[in-house]
Parts: sequence; structure tokens; C-alpha cells
Amino acid sequence: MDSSASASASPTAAAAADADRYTYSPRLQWQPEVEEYFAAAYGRDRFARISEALAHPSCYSCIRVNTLKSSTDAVMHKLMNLVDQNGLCGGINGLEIGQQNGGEQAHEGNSVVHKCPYSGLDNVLFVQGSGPHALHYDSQPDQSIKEVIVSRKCAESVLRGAQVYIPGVLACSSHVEKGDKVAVSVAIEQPAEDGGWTVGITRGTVLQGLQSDAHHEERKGLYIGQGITAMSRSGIFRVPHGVAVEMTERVYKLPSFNDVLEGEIFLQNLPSVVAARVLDPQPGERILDMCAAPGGKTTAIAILMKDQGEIIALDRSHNKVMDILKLAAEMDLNCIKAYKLDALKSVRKTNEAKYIGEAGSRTDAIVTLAEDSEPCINKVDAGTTNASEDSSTTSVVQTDNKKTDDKRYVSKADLRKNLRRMRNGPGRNNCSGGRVENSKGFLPNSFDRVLLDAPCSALGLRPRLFAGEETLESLRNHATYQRRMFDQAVKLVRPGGVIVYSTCTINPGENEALVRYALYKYKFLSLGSQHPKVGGPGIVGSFELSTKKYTEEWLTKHESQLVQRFDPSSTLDTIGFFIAKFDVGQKDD
Ligand SMILES: C[S@@+](CC[C@H](N)C(=O)[O-])C[C@H]1O[C@@H](n2cnc3c(N)ncnc32)[C@H](O)[C@@H]1O
Repeated sequence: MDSSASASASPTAAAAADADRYTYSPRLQWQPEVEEYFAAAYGRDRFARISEALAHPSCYSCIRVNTLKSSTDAVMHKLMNLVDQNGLCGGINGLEIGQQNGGEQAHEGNSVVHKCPYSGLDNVLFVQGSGPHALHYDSQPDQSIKEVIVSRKCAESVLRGAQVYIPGVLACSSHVEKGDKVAVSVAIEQPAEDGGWTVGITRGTVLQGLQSDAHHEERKGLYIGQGITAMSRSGIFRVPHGVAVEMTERVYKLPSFNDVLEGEIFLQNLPSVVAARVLDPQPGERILDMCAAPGGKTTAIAILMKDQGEIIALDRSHNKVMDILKLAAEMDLNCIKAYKLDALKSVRKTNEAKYIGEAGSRTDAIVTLAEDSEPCINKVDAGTTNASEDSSTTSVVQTDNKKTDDKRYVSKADLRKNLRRMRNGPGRNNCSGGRVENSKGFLPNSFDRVLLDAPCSALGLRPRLFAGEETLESLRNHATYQRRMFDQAVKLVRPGGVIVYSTCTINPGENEALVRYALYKYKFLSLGSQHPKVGGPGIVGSFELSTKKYTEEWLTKHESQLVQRFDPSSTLDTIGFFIAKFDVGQKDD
């Protein structure tokens, strides 16, 4: 641990007496059955290392450059200039790097911002952070340290570089005034009497600095930094939102990129950048991103396609579809069409499909889509570029022609609606007015490539301070959900196409076992080799839980070499992530 960045060189007697209390040494809690399962998969030592790594953030930020708007070199120089200008003070123009010892780093420019060393990822930059730092939490002689306890979610954000916001504060010392220095610690769920978990702190609790304080013992080793209160104690618990504590010293110092080079860069975990590359989308293709929000991989795919072709981005949440559209507009990407749709229903029923034309024809598939879902390309506000409006209008006109030719499929109301839209612009019923388009699904075999970045247990995300909520049963439920989605992906991709499946969990039941399921069920699928290959191999073997008569099969040695697994405890220092690529042969239906 680097102690050079200590908040103060000479800790007070009070702090020294309780030195190990004011440290950051979290231990991730799991359900015992889940711990056993992971120990069986990874071996006990490796799982302990993974568990330890999960409780800490990665020590760098990974930035993907929008190469349609800028070059990697140009962005690198802009970031280095920002570090040189602002890195010392932190937060100017949103770029905040190493507030205490950031000076040393800023002068070393190149060592703070550098290019990703892995081949095939030339549009990726790393910005170095630092930590864990040993901090000294000073107080006035004969006074106890003033403290703030924050929620777990709040602490996880603070560890990634955020400030402490009001809703995240659970408890605060008495007599805290605006401008006071406070030690910030986190309250994590503890085992409850009923066998569940409880945080056990009521919001607004007053801390006296005594051993009788809420969770005094449990918070030992859970101090994430020190800051200056932006308001008094009473304000913190009266005002609904805003910053409660401006962090001045942190156990991890990571750059934050609020409003920096908007549209030119996207902050994205390295494995996510890799997943989009592995899909290998080509300009002009038709791609489906089944679970797309907030659009990180969607936009990465669009850039790889040079914004030529069509990406259908789905999410079941309205607001999240808005996020995709907003991001696409910010990055000036026109080939993305985002729809609200439950991916479990993304294959259009064949009896509806047969009216449209021959199933599998790409042109027909596009028409079907247009009939159901008014195209809405990257439009977040009515004043978007002509280019995107043009393409949207063109689609609507094509659709109308088709409908006029074939009156079986169109009501007069629909015609009137479309005519109005053509005269008056898109109106309220589109993403510009805060509404997004629904879709009824897509024809089988109508996509060249499908990305299923599945919703998952997210047990690879870092930092994670608690994992006790997952049971073997809940993990299995995630796996069932993912298989159902995968079944849809298999139907939608064309023969000769590609499916990429990814998750951000370390759970083999949602990763290797999904691959096993896919290869057993669909004989026309085979694992494809991946480029770039940055992660390690998958897990070989199987798991048997005799008490519950449960067996889970993972991979063969050969298969394990074809998938990519990102281990959070490896030197790559990434989130836990999994990628499998399937080549699709001739379907047997
Ligand atoms: C892992 S996140 C996707 C991240 C995204 N691919 C990216 O890189 O930015 C999973 C997403 O799946 C969405 N989701 C969950 N269940 C879904 C369903 N049945 N249909 C469509 N989307 C779903 C969630 O709303 C969430 O946004």
C-alpha cells in the first residue's frame, strides 16, 4: 500500500490509537453455498483473490475513442493537456486526477495517459489512477473525528471517483457544520437474526464517536476517504439532493470524466470494448444488440461499422432506450435504431411474419420493422441533424408506399397518422418528445450478427462491497433467463452469421454452462475463435451438488481456449467478464 499520499504526515494520538480502524480492507460477504460453489469452480485460493479484487476498483480508467469524430492520438494529447492544466486541482472541466499527489503524475503526462498495449484495440486509451492509499484521519486534539456513514451503493460510486451525494448519507456525527472535515465510512449489510441481511442503520442516526455507535465495530477497515461537508448535519438530512461531502482524500484516486470531450470519448470497461470487436461487425451489415442500454457496445459497434449499415438496439426499459438514443446522438451515429422491446419476445410470430413476405428476406424484415416501429434514428430532440431526419423520413416514406400498395395491412388511421407525421415532422410520439418506439419483433434469420450482452448477476462489477444477496437459486434463475434470450438470438441470426454472448459476472453457471447448453441444443452452432484475445481461458469440468441433485456442465479443454474470461484478480485489473463467440452453420429447421 502506498502511504506517500497520506492526508497528513503526523497522525494525531487519537488516530494513532485506533490506526487500523481507519483503513480500507473490506472483505466481501457471500452466501456460504455460493462461496462453496465458486470455490469448486476456481479453487479456494483463486476465488479468495477474485473476491478480494472485486472489493476494490480497477486502478485505471479505460477510454474508447470515437474514431469517426477524432483520432486516438488527438484525444490522447487533449487528455494529457487536461491533466497538465487541471490535474493538480482536480475537477476543473470535469477532469479530476490525483488530488493530493496528482502533481507528480501530471508532470509525467505520458505515464498517466497511455495507449492500450493490446493489438486490435488501437482506439483505446488508459488513464492511470492510484491506490490504495493509506490515509490519516486527523481530528483536533481531545476531539473525536467527525464522521459520515454512507450506503454501500454510495460508497461504491465514491470509490470510482464520485462525490458523496445527500441520498447516500445514512448517519453523521452531531454538530457537523458546513466546511467540517469528516471521515467517510460505509455501512455494509450484516447477517440478521432471521437469516437474512440488514444494514441496521436508520437514516439520520447521530454518531457520537463511541463504541456504542451504530455498526462501530463492523465499520472497522471500511473507511473510503475524507472530505469537507457541503452543508451542516441538519441540511444533509433535510435537503433532498445535492453534494453532501466533497471528497478531498480518497483511498483510490481515479480520474473522473464528467463532460470531458463529450461525443469524442466513451468511458468503457476494457472487456466491453473487446466484446464489440469480437462481434467483428462489417459496414453495411444488419446487427441486433438485444440488451443494449445504455448503448456502450451499440456505439462501439456503430463506429466499427463506420456508421454504415443498421444496428437494431433493444432494451425493455423506456428510459434506457432514451439513454441509447441520447448517446448515439451525442456521438453523431446515425445507423442505430433503438426500440423498447422485451428481448424474450424479439422473434416476431410467424403467422404475422408470413403476411409480410418471405421470412428471412432482409428487405422484408426491414419493412416489417418499419411497419411496427416508426423508425427513430438517433433523434433525441427535434433539432437533430438533417442527415438523421432524412434517413428517418425516407424510411417512413418507404413504409407508406408499401402500405399503400397493400391495403390489407394498414388502417386509415395509420395512414392519416403517417401523413401528418410527414407534414409536421415526427411529433410527440417519438423519441424527440420523450417517447420511444415499441417494436413487435423481427423476422427469423434477419440479422447478420447478434450481440447478447445479457442481463446477469453482475458479480464481476467492481468495486462490489457485498455479494450476499445471491443464492444458488437466484444464480440459476439468471441462467434460465439468459438461455431463453439466447434461444431468441439463435432464431434471429441468419445461417452463416455470428452470435456473441457476454456477461459481466464471474458465475460459470451464466457463462460456461450457457455455452454448454448452446452447443448441446443447437448442433449448427460452433465456438468461433476470438480477436482480439485479451482475457484468459474458460472453466473446464462440471459441478455437482449432491444434496440438491444439481449438476452443471462447463467446458472441455479445447472449448475453454475459445472463450474469453476476464479475471478481476489478474494483472489486467478489469471487471470480471465473459465472452463466447458462436459461428452459425446451416440451420436444420
Ligand atoms: C448488461 S446490461 C447491457 C449493457 C449494454 N450492452 C452496454 O454495453 O451498454 C443489460 C441490459 O439488459 C436490459 N434487459 C434486461 N432484461 C431485458 C429484456 N427482457 N429485454 C430487453 N432488455 C432487457 C436491461 O435493462 C439492461 O439495460
